[in-house]
Amino acid sequence: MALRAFGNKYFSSFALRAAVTSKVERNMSSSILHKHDGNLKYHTLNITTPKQFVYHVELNRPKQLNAFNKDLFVEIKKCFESLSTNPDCRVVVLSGLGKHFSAGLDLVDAMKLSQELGAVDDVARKAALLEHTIKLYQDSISSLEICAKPVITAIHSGCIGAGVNLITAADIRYCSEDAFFSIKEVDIGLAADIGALQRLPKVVGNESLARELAYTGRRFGATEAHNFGLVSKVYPSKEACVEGALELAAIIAEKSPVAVQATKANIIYSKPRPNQDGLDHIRQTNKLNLQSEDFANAAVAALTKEQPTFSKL
Ligand SMILES: CC/C=C\C=C\CC(=O)SCCNC(=O)CCNC(=O)[C@H](O)C(C)(C)COP(=O)(O)OP(=O)(O)OC[C@H]1O[C@@H](n2cnc3c(N)ncnc32)[C@H](O)[C@@H]1OP(=O)(O)O
Repeated sequence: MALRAFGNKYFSSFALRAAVTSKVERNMSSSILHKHDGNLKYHTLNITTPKQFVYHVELNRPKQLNAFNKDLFVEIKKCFESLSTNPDCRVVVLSGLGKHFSAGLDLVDAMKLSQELGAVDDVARKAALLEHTIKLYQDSISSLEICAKPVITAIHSGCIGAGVNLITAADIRYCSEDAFFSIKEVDIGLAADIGALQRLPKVVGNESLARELAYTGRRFGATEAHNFGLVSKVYPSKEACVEGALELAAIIAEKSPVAVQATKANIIYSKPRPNQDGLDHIRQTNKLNLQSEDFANAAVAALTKEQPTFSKL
């Protein structure tokens, strides 16, 4: 009781009221700032907003089994860079339209690249073209990790090659019972080069298994993926999986965006570093964020058992 009275008194200070009053104005200006997002057009992605602050991005090349051509790589990067700063987006769900989540690299498109290379005589210029292309594809996959908002993937049926690279850059992975996975690069004479070799061992915490899967391209199913921690939940169908992902997204979207984004940034920063570096990083972040209206709003809501609401970020 005493704590609650203290909380109410402390957090209903002038500073808090001023912060909350200015909330409406900031919401207006941030949506004006991001009007340009509506102008972005995608043809390899389908983007909807099924719940407040939740964006649903679907790989949209169903006839090509959502295979990754250059356009898909380019649009994924553009989309996640845009969502990262879009204040109407707090969480992203990523799934695939059609029969499979993704068949990996579009082998027809890859042939076109081979033809382009064939037209260049000089080895240094061929290398420059490949350097540019691989970097673009790497940056596309990394855009999920760099995105300030959590990304939840809902995977069904085939998730092959580039598809595995993509999902390991996401925050959370759910799949349906029919899902199957393969780090297939070795079967097309390639070392995986867009993130799976870097991220998969860390995601699953099992170097031996990650190496086995990367050296063999062995196909594995939903149960095995769940058992070794690649996915955290398995659903009976694709529909249930996407719905589960959207429900989770809605729960996260109700939280303080300041808190959620700082959490993602700190988890990513801390992963390759000693604990003390991660603690130093979050201390720098929270010495700002503890002064945010979100902390005050959430603390008052916790004390009064009300549902807090937060302004856009
Ligand atoms: C710089 C490099 C950057 C990234 C590199 C990434 C590397 C990779 O992604 S490696 C993996 C490449 N992908 C594959 O090897 C997938 C091969 N395909 C399959 O294993 C299967 O097709 C399947 C995805 C499991 C789907 O099986 P199913 O449902 O039985 O369909 P299919 O009859 O096999 O295929 C239907 C149709 O689609 C064509 N197709 C399949 N995969 C691809 C692909 N990756 N690219 C282009 N086209 C693909 C397949 O040939 C069939 O075509 P038809 O004309 O209907 O015969």
